[in-house]
Amino acid sequence: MDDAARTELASLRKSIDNIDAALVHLLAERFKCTQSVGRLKAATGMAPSDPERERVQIARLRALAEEAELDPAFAEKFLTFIVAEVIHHHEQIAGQTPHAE
Ligand SMILES: C=C(O[C@@H]1C=C(C(=O)O)C=C[C@H]1O)C(=O)O
Repeated sequence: MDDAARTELASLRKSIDNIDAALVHLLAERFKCTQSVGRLKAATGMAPSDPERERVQIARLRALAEEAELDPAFAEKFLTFIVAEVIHHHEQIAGQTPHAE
């Protein structure tokens, strides 16, 4: 690898590191919100998952991905992965919370 390529690789990796840091911060904020949703659902006796909400989110994210030239199938897979973790958290919260009814 020549010097120019080495410099370009280092610069691209710096941007990748910044983007990865932003993703971690965004995910942390998202999980703070979903934890609050989980507590609200558990306290009011709502089900941990909401398939209709997920359907709307997937359709929206797929459209946004297409606009942004990101593979929509990847966007859906990514959201589905995150939502599965959120639902798992909600089930745990529900198991520890007495229902308000
Ligand atoms: C956060 C919620 O709970 C679940 C998790 C979702 C998410 O992570 O976006 C969406 C729907 C629900 O299955 C919600 O109902 O809004």
